[in-house]
Amino acid sequence: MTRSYDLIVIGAGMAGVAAANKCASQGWNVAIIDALPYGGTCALRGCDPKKILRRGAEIIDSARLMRGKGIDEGGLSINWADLMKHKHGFTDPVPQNMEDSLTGNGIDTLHGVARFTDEKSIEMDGTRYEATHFLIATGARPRPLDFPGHEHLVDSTVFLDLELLPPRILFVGGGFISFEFAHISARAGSTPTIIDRGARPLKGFDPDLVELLITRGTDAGIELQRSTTITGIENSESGYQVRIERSGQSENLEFDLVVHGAGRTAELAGLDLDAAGVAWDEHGVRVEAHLQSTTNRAVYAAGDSANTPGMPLTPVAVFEGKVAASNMLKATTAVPDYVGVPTAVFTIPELARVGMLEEDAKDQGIDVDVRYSDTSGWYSNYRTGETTAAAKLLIDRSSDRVVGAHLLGPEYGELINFLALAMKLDLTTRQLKSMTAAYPTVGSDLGSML
Ligand SMILES: Cc1cc2nc3c(=O)[nH]c(=O)nc-3n(C[C@H](O)[C@H](O)[C@H](O)COP(=O)(O)OP(=O)(O)OC[C@H]3O[C@@H](n4cnc5c(N)ncnc54)[C@H](O)[C@@H]3O)c2cc1C
Ligand SMILES: NC(=O)c1ccc[n+]([C@@H]2O[C@H](COP(=O)([O-])OP(=O)(O)OC[C@H]3O[C@@H](n4cnc5c(N)ncnc54)[C@H](O)[C@@H]3O)[C@@H](O)[C@H]2O)c1
Repeated sequence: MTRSYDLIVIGAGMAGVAAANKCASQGWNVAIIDALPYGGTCALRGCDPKKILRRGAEIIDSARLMRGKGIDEGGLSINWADLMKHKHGFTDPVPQNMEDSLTGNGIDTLHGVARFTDEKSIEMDGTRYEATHFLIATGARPRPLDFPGHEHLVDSTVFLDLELLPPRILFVGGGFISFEFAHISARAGSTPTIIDRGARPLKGFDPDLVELLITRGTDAGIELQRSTTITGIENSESGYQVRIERSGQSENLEFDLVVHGAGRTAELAGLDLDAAGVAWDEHGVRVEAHLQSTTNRAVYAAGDSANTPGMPLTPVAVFEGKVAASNMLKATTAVPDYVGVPTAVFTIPELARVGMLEEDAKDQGIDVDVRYSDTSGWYSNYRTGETTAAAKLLIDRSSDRVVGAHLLGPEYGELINFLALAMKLDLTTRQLKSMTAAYPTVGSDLGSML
């Protein structure tokens, strides 16, 4: 039996669902497939559950910052099992709600692993499906590691579902996942260690602010080892024995849990893209700027599984999914606009960025005015007792426009959105400063940062 559609979307995460809904709303006959319960990484195994767990950590940290300032935090602690229940209260209903919403929009929701059989058809559980268009929106998975004992690592999905948080946790890799999880674990009573092979963790963020964050993390009980190579992991009765090498010296460390935070790669295994003549590499499906496969005109890709200039982030997956849908519907070649996409690492406090790093602006020959403020003593941070906060804004002197903004501080993951908007709308700092913010809010600090 063969079933035919205008569009088959593979992957019911952010990118896939955005595209499926848009095409169905224009009258297309659409099917969407997922191998796992509907919802994708962000809602079920990423952004949303992570930030629910972080809420517990924020409360502990906020109380500690107010020690001796009117808050007696003695006895305050995270009950991990209850916090997990709180997380499940959000995540558990997602798959059914999402599927109901898709079917309500007239979309066929299918379950299983999709595999291409030729340029315009796939096979799933013995049924053949053909379509005039396909969207590959299959997301990403942890990058395979090759040191002996790598199989002992658990991934971010397992960490976000732990029934108990063990005392000694190693996070392999010094990126988003390790920093965010280490900041949660430290406030939940564990002793986290992050090992990064490079000298500069969180490489995509401003190095001066990253160093401040690392010091703040050390004070919270997080150990960071840089320029360190893991040469092997073994399981023993007392825990995981991790062999490391740094500056030619070897050492053995012992942990109760070892977590993968060493990068992610496009999830394309099992799709048999070669059967469909779809070119791909570890960064994803090779696409033109308008998200159509470079080698199979029936296929588009969006989100983490597409090799695009966009970062592997939820908002990027959503707008790429919409742009791909629009191009499929209208046979156009519109290109996603990646200007002014902000990103935040949800450590405590959070680290945020939009636009260029200082080094990139200088490499590009832009005459930048670097406006750096240590905001730790400012009213907003005094109020909460936060000791570590700073802003670095990069302004193009010739145009008076923000070309990069880097923030570290409580609620700065919200503040970065103003700067992202300024970049998107091409506002001058003069225009931005003309905004009146409610007072006292973190937003009202922006004028002084500028
Ligand atoms: C721990 C963690 C925390 C994160 N936190 C943030 C954050 O705070 N903010 C942010 O912006 N981003 C965050 N991200 C990144 C964000 O989650 C992703 O960029 C986003 O979810 C990508 O969406 P997507 O639609 O491309 O893929 P996904 O949401 O991953 O969806 C892909 C879907 O495809 C399915 N699939 C794969 N292969 C097949 C197949 N062959 N057949 C059928 N189905 C298949 C999968 O089961 C999956 O459901 C985080 C990621 C992780 C791992
Ligand atoms: N807040 C957010 O938006 C958020 C949160 C989590 C994840 N994400 C997304 O998920 C992606 C993956 O996150 P991630 O933290 O796994 O990767 P990452 O790319 O942020 O960081 C990986 C780090 O691991 C290091 N590394 C790689 N191999 C190593 C090894 N063998 N030993 C030691 N260190 C090693 C790298 O040098 C790098 O510093 C991110 O790029 C991000 O786009 C976003």
